[in-house]
Parts: sequence; structure tokens; C-alpha cells
Amino acid sequence: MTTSGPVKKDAHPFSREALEALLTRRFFYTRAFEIYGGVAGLYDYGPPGSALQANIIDFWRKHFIIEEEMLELDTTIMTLSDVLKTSGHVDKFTDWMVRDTKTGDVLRADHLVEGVLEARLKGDKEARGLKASAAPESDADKKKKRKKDVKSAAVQLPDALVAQYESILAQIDNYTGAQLGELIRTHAILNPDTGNEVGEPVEFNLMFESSIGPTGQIKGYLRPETAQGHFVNFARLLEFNYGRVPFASAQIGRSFRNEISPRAGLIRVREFTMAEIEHYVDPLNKRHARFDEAKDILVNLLPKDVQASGHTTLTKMTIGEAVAKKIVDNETLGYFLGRIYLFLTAIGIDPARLRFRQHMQNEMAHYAADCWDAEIQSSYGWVECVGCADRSAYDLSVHSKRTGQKLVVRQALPEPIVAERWTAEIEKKLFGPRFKKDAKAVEDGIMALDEQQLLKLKMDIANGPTPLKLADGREFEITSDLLTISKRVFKETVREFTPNVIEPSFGLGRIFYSLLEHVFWSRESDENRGVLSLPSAIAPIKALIVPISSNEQFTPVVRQISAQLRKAGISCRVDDSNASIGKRYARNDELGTPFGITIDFATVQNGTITLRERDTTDQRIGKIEQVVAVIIDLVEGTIDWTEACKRLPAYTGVQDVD
Ligand SMILES: Nc1ncnc2c1ncn2[C@@H]1O[C@H](COP(=O)(O)OP(=O)(O)OP(=O)(O)O)[C@@H](O)[C@H]1O
Repeated sequence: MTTSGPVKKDAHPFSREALEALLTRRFFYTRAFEIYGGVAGLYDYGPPGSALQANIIDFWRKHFIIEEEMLELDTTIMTLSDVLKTSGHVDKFTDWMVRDTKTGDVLRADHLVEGVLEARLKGDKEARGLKASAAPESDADKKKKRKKDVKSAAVQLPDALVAQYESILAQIDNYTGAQLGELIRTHAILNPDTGNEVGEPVEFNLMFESSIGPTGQIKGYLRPETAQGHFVNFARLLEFNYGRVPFASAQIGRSFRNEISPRAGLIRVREFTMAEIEHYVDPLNKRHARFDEAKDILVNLLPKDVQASGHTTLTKMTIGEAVAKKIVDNETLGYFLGRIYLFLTAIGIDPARLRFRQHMQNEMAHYAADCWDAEIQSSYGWVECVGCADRSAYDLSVHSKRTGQKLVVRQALPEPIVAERWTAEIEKKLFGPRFKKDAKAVEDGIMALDEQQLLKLKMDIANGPTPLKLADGREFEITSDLLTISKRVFKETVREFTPNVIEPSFGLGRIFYSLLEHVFWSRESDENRGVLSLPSAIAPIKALIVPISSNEQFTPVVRQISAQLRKAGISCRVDDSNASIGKRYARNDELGTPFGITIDFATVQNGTITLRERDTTDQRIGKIEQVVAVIIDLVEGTIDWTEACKRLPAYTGVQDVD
């Protein structure tokens, strides 16, 4: 029987267990090397999972790369250690870990604090919810419960402590190792799995180290992000873009992070697909030519000052207002927040469970001008799925300094600028004999000084020999006979600058999982009949073709319809198994297949087929060509189901139950 009236998607409370069972049953993804016992943080995607991921990527490419004319890259995963040393990853791409003092188990320190404090707050809420008539707990009972930090231990906390915990949690990404150690001691945080104490936090680098070539002399790492591949190719990208900014490069590919304690399924894994954009912009002009298209998008914001006050209240605001009020630093950053919002909601993320959280000052890298994370709420809480940072000129500057390659934009000035500047002129005849093989390095060291440093050197050498420290740490004595420092007049016709980089960085696995939570529900009639309401643009398979029986008469028409759909680029699947029609549809509801075509004897006689819509189970009827045309329009998004119903009359003849 077809459903009449509105579909109640919230008839049953969300169950992660039920969703996970569905995802495993239908082979969306599974633990890698499962038959060998699996490895934490590594997952394989099965047929529907692979197709869904491919469709999300395809949508991403259209939404960003094609729509914004970005320059696409595919750079190597194996990365030279020098590159990652320069970018700061070798020294700073670390998390803090603690060890269980008895078992030696390793835990990520911030996650430990977060998990335990959240569990205590949950326990506090439960305790406050209990009836006052309940017998009061003894201190010993409370201690016993606390000892294991049992997730649901209902222990009421003093109000001041609740406020303190909430404030710590609001800033959990913000602590140093020493501060996390202090929090662990102050709040008597134990390993919740064993009830044992943990040691002091120590730093752990998340990169997988490797070597390139048989001698092992060239050190490398599996990249922890795709971004460095963009920066090292900047000069070529700029040339490809006729030497002009703004422009963006984009790359989709695998990244690797040796996470301390992978948990929460696809949310924290050791190998994952990223899609990253590096948008290069003039630091003096961060306006965006298409800002008007994003300014009216209404988003949920969690600015840094709100978090600093220990709160998580969201502010609903348009991108235009957020930029005008300087809550978001500049138009380009705001534009990308808007585009990220449109992308995520178009693939099915619930806008009410999407927020942009601003990084707090000391959570942000020192060079970053502003940074916002798109966080999606799921049963794992609010999880960062896209980072969007204004990284200023940091990356290009450090690679340029390390390699000596100029990574700058040269822009002809409309009017030449005449300016006076302090400059140094080297006495070459004295320089060579004095410094010998180091002469060039010392000369470069002097030339690298800015005007203020030159002026200071001028005054210092006037008073006697002065040490000059080079970038590599060596020192050389400079005397006044070696150079002349004077003011000279320059006429500049070209402006040279290092562009700033605005970087939206997407973790596709986190988006993929959060999306599945957002689109999953169970039929009102039966909580075991799960449905994934994936938008047809990204559904793994768009149409299911179901012959009513295995009668051979249906074979030619099944082939004909499949061929027509394939020709239009629409993925379809034939289910001619012996299961009942209802069972076959239920199976495909679990795969998120939006449309079903039923072929019966009327098809053979009159050329009519029925079309079923997944969410409503509504069924319509029409000639094969009509129905196929409607499906093509639905999948391409040119019409919605209401429109489809105007083109095809209702059909009520086929039972849609087991
Ligand atoms: N271990 C991981 N597993 C899955 N996705 C990840 C992982 N680490 C990062 N990502 C994804 O890559 C995106 C960009 O990476 P970024 O370096 O900004 O993350 P991060 O701040 O290190 O994340 P987290 O703080 O959660 O470890 C994140 O928004 C997220 O979607």
C-alpha cells in the first residue's frame, strides 16, 4: 500500500547502532583487513560507499573546481622531508599523548580530558534529573563511581565545577601539553577504561615516516595534508594563470595521519581523502568579485569571544553581516564559508546541525589571520569537517626562504613610485679576501636586512666592528670599510608581493559519515525498515529496476530501460531476485536509491511502468519514455517530486509491503 499523508522521518529516535548495522549489512564500508582482525583507523569502502564517495567528490568538483574555475592538481603523496620540515610539520605536527601508568595504554590527552569531563557533566545532568526522593548517595559510593569515570555515573557536581568543566570543554582545542597535564591532575582524571592514573602528556608526531630509494638516504613522509603539493608548485600555477591573482588551486587526494587513538569510526582515521583549496589573494585586497552571491546566506556562527566566555550559543547571521561587522575577517574568507555551507547542505547535511566555529587566538597558528571550522553535529557531538583558514603569506614565504625561489606576484604599477630607501653597497675588493668562501653568504646576509636593520648596522659599525648573525646561526664581524650604507632614490614600476592564502580544507570521510547520520531514518510502520534519504545527485544508484517476477517476457524491456538510463548517465540496478517487491524496495531504501521502476504484465501489454519515490513510497504510472524522461529530470535536479507527480498520474495497484 502506498503511504498517504506526510512522511514522519522522526517517528523513531535516531539509533547509531541501527545505522551502523545497516552500513555494515549493505557494505558501505568495513574495517580494513577485517579477516586478519583489522587495524584501528583504517577502513575499506564497499560498492555503495565507494559510489557515494565518488558522487560526493564529483559534486565537489562541479561546485568548486568547475564553478570557480580553479586549477586542479594531483601531486605526490610521498613527500620530501625537507618540504615538511619547512612547512613546520616535522617539528609541530604533533598531538599530546598520555600513558596509563599500569597498562601502558596510550590515550590522546585532550580527548581524555574531554571524554571524562563530558561524562561527568552527563552524570551531573542525570543526577539532577533524579527524583529528590531517591536515597542520597554516600561519599564512598560517589568515589567508587568516579574512580572508573563510568560514562553514565549519576553524580551531582557543585554548580561552580559544572561551570568550570563547561568552560574547559569550550576551549579544549586550546591547551598546551603542560596545561593538559595540569587539568588531568587538578580534576583527578583517570583512564576511563581501566580506572588507572595516567602520566604526563608527551608530544607525538602524527606523520608516517618513510624513506625514498634503496639507500634510504632521502627521507620522506606520507603527506598529512595535500596543501604542500600546491605551494611547491605555486610559481607554475601563477604562470598558468597569466601571472595574476586572485586564483585558486584545488586537489582531491589521500592524506595520512598516525592518530594516537583512532575512534569514532570514520571520524578519526589514519588514512583519509581530503579535498583542499588554496586561494591566492593580494594581501592588500581580500575582497571577492562574487561576494554578492554569498552575502545573503544565513549561517550559524560560534565566534571566538563567545567561546572565550565559556559559552556555545550560536549566532544566526548572514555572511554579509558577519564580514561587515568584522566577525569574519574578510570577504574572501566569508565567500568561502558561504560556498562551504551551500555545498554541505546541497549534499544533504541538515542546516540546523551545521555551524561555523571560529578558532580562538591561541588555537590558531601564529601566522593565521582568521580561521573557521565547519562543524557538523552527529551522535559524536559537533565535529570539525571542514577547516577554513586565512593562512596569510606564511606557506609561500617559508618555502621561498628555504629554496631561494621567488614565490611572488609581480604587478605593474599604474604610476611609478619614487621612493628613498636605505641600501648597502658592498666593497667587493675587500669582501672576497676577508671572508673567502663565506663571502657570498655574508653578502646575502647583509642584503637580506631590512631598512631598520641596515640603519642600526650603519650606526653600530661606525662605533667599531659589529657581529652579523646569518640565518644558519654563523656569525661574522663587519667593519665600516666593507660597505657603505646610504639613502638612495628608487623609481619602482612594479609591485612585488607574496600572496596570502585562504584555505578551505575538507575531510571527505567525516562529511560522508555525518551525512549518513543526517539522512538515516526508519519507517513509522516498522523501526527495522531503515531508509537513507540521500539526494538523488549523490545517491550511489539512482534507479532500481524491479521486474515483478522472473518471467522471461520482462527481459527485453528491462534491458531497454537500463540502456536508456545508462545512456543518460544514470546509474541503475536490476533486482530480479525472488524476494517480494516490498523486500526488494526495502533493500534499496537502505542503499538510498531514490527511484524504483516496476515492470509487470501491463508493461508488456501497454508499455507502461510504475515509478516509486523512496521517501514517500508514492507510486506513479506512465509510458516507458515518459517515466525515463521524468527520472532524468529528477536526477538532474530540473524538477522535484511534486513536479514529477504533475507529469505522471498516481498508481495504487502494487503493494509496497512485504
Ligand atoms: N584523523 C582524521 N580522520 C578523518 N578526517 C580527518 C582527520 N584529521 C583531519 N581530518 C579532516 O581533515 C580536515 C582538515 O584537517 P585539519 O588539519 O584542519 O584537521 P585537524 O584540525 O587536525 O582535525 P582534528 O583537530 O579533529 O584532529 C578536517 O576538517 C577533517 O575533516
